[in-house]
Amino acid sequence: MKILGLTGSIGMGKSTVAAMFEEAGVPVFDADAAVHRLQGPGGALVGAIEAAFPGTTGPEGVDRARLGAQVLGDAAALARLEAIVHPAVAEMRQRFLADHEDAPLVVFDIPLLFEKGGAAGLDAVVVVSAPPEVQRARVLARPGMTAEKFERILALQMPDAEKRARADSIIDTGVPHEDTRAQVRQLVSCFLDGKGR
Ligand SMILES: CC(C)(COP(=O)(O)OP(=O)(O)OC[C@H]1O[C@@H](n2cnc3c(N)ncnc32)[C@H](O)[C@@H]1O)[C@@H](O)C(=O)NCCC(=O)NCCS
Ligand SMILES: Nc1ncnc2c1ncn2[C@@H]1O[C@H](COP(=O)(O)OP(=O)(O)OP(=O)(O)O)[C@@H](O)[C@H]1O
Repeated sequence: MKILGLTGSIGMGKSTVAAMFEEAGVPVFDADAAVHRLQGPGGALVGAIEAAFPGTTGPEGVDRARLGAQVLGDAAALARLEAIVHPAVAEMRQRFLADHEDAPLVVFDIPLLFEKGGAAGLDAVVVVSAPPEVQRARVLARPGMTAEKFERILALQMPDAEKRARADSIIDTGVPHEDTRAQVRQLVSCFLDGKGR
């Protein structure tokens, strides 16, 4: 089995491209969705997060806005949260691999792959990318987003140029959907033919 890591900065089209891999028959592990489940109502991490960050959970599980306000500007607090979250995500990833042991190719969709050193064990890393003005327009069009919030999130992420430089493959999302889909299909057949790394 080959494992592709899929990553990219905010608004670059990672979720859209992940769906295109699924359409092409490639199982996708969505790290963000795994975190949401673990933190959601009845989620396995709610108790541990309440113990470490009192007042940040309730009947709906973790209140991410509250938890985010406590940890996103505080490196030590974020590290404590990651120590709770990351091992649980790793376990879900192992379960995903076991569930798809016969698949020739799978994708790990990992938003902070480079930032958090998630490249170990991957056969290749695919970065989704679009011109900065396209990224900005997409993100600012989202409800509740402001220019200030966008800048703050960008500052937490590795610059797109650096991600591109480290990528094994780049998928361009600054083009019509059909063109991006064709790039995904080509990458999949390349890896299935064994010509990919
Ligand atoms: C802090 C939390 C509660 C904030 O949730 P919320 O829904 O409000 O925001 P969201 O998840 O969209 O994150 C907003 C931005 O914060 C940054 N961010 C989030 N987690 C991290 C992190 N561990 N390190 C650095 N930046 C981070 C990202 O750049 C992201 O774009 C949530 O992100 C969380 O539980 N993070 C810890 C788990 C984690 O490491 N997840 C990321 C990889 S699996
Ligand atoms: N060729 C393309 N490929 C991918 N997305 C495109 C393309 N053209 C336009 N878009 C649009 O750009 C947006 C990208 O959003 P998407 O949620 O996929 O990004 P993301 O990188 O997962 O975002 P985030 O990291 O902020 O969650 C979507 O609205 C999508 O329709």
